[in-house]
Amino acid sequence: MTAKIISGKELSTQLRGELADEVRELKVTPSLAVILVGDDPASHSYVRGKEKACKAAGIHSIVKHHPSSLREDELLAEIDAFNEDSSVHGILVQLPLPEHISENAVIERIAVNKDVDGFHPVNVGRLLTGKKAFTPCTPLGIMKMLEISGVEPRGKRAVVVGRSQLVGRPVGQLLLNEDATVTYCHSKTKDLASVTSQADILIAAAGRAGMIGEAHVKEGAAVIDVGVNRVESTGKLTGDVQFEDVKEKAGWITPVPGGVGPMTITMLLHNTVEAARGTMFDDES
Ligand SMILES: Nc1nc2c(c(=O)[nH]1)N[C@@H](CN(C=O)c1ccc(C(=O)N[C@@H](CCC(=O)O)C(=O)O)cc1)CN2
Repeated sequence: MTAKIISGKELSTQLRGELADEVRELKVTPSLAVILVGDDPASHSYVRGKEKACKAAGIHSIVKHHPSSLREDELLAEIDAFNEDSSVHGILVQLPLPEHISENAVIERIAVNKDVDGFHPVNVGRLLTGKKAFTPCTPLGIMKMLEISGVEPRGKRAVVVGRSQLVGRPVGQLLLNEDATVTYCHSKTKDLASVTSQADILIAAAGRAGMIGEAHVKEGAAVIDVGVNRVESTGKLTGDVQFEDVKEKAGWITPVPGGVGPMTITMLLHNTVEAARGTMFDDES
């Protein structure tokens, strides 16, 4: 079997076009504040990508760039100001942050209704309890890719490799919310291949280049590669999945680059439009 390739790049072009149409229909111009601390080249590139995508969709973006010497209290004060500013609908602090700043303190400071990253504990808790919530962008993008490909999670066995707050845990929760039977694997999992090879849906989100080979994959499975690993010698980007081998066995597969990555930014636009609508928590119960 040769897998169908799920292109996040192509899907993003379509979805971003649809989002731009939605933005034109809104009474307000959605506005996103992005805070970037430090000089990590990858973070700079992602923030540039977010700015560009916002502009193309008709979303206003404000980017605040600070040196890595920024103090935590200064960052929290800036978040407070954006929380108070009613013209700003979404707030995002690019991760990772320098070590002297507590990511938890920063995430918890963002107003729940402006938390377009979906990292605030209230949004995490709402997701856990099956309520409407801002949902982290990469997991949301993964679910969209499965949906568009006709891969229905209900009753399927899903295995998530990786347990990060950004991707592994929330994507497992979303799959569970869609009635999949979910197993998490991580660095302490024994005989990884014996678990992953049972998966109808396999999410590789461990951040280890090429760790998922053909032996880890069930024939016909949907394999979603979240890995963004830079090969030092070539500077090229590679995923957690050995694409060329696995694509001969899987039913569906996402490439790196051009797979999950672009969907992360697309779902940020989606969440920002939701924030501008201001209706996320209307069904409060
Ligand atoms: N506050 C946040 N910080 C981080 C998040 C996040 O969702 N919110 N996710 C990642 C980084 N990220 C977005 O911020 C991101 C990662 C990758 C891509 C992407 O499009 N990748 C391309 C390749 C780009 C390249 O060549 O480097 C691809 O996979 O095709 C977009 C956004 C951590 N931080």
